[in-house]
Amino acid sequence: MKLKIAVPSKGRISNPSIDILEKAGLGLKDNNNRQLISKTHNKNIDIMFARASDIPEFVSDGIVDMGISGIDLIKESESEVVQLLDLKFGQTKLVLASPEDSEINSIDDLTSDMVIATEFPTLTRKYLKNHDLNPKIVKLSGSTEIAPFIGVADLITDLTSTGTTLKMNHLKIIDTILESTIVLITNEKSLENKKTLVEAVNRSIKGVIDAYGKKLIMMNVKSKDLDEVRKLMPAMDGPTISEVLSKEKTVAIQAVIDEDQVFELVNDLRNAGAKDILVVPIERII
Ligand SMILES: Nc1ncnc2c1ncn2[C@@H]1O[C@H](COP(=O)(O)OP(=O)(O)OP(=O)(O)O)[C@@H](O)[C@H]1O
Ligand SMILES: O=P(O)(O)OC[C@H]1O[C@H](OP(=O)(O)OP(=O)(O)O)[C@H](O)[C@@H]1O
Ligand SMILES: [Mg+2]
Repeated sequence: MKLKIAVPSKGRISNPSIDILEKAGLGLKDNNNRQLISKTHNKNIDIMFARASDIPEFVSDGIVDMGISGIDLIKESESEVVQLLDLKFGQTKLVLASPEDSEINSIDDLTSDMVIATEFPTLTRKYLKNHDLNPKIVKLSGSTEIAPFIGVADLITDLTSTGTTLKMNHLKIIDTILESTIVLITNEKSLENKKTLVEAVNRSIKGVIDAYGKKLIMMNVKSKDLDEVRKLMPAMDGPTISEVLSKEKTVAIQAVIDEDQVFELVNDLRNAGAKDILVVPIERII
């Protein structure tokens, strides 16, 4: 039985999604121009390209078994999906914002005769309903930030990550409605009927995420310097120590370390007598 994974065809999350799949051993095969359906390096797994906003529904309807999309798009479409894994990119939040010079500074300043522009009408309506508000909502499909200045709306809800777009458009954040990130999803049926494959994909992709920010460090150390070198090694995994066939008693050490420790550690290790130090990227940790 084949497994289909839906992957965003364009937009900001398309390339990072394909990149993760490649690192997980599920790179595209025989597909240079991104046909709608592509084979992968595993003969039982195909990729289907679709818009990020359509993927939650494709997964919940069982058109595909798994997919990559944002929590914002899943919640907005009210799709019934099973979230497997946070893919640790596309971090953003959906916020309520008003013009910098307006007197609307908190949710308490909102009234039901105000107009709100958004790409996320469902999430926005739900949020407002929780605050006993029922303003008019205008659905836009992009560039929402301009709405207050062209007279389309009093306020907006939109995604923000760096805050640059809000600032450029002289808008201030009033409240956060939702925090979002990109996730790997599946549906109950595929989880049941294609359990082994779904779990294998999940595990492989988790391995890629777990390897983020990690490096493999390898070095040779004369036995006389071993104690000194060992003291410097972080306590996390290992280190693995094996014997090197050489005239003077020498061992090879390898360990997984955090990327931000590399610079300092390499210098300290050299001073402690380590030689032939290699720092190697890690694709997956399973
Ligand atoms: N500024 C942002 N920073 C981080 N993630 C974002 C940002 N804007 C949107 N996202 C996330 O990216 C996903 C949207 O994917 P989409 O395919 O719509 O990308 P896009 O680049 O916005 O494309 P489009 O040009 O169609 O708007 C959503 O899940 C959303 O949460
Ligand atoms: O806080 P920032 O880092 O400035 O990012 C926020 C912007 O990013 C998204 O827009 P996108 O680039 O997807 O364009 P769109 O509005 O046309 O979807 C979002 O809709 C904001 O406009
Ligand atoms: Mg967008």
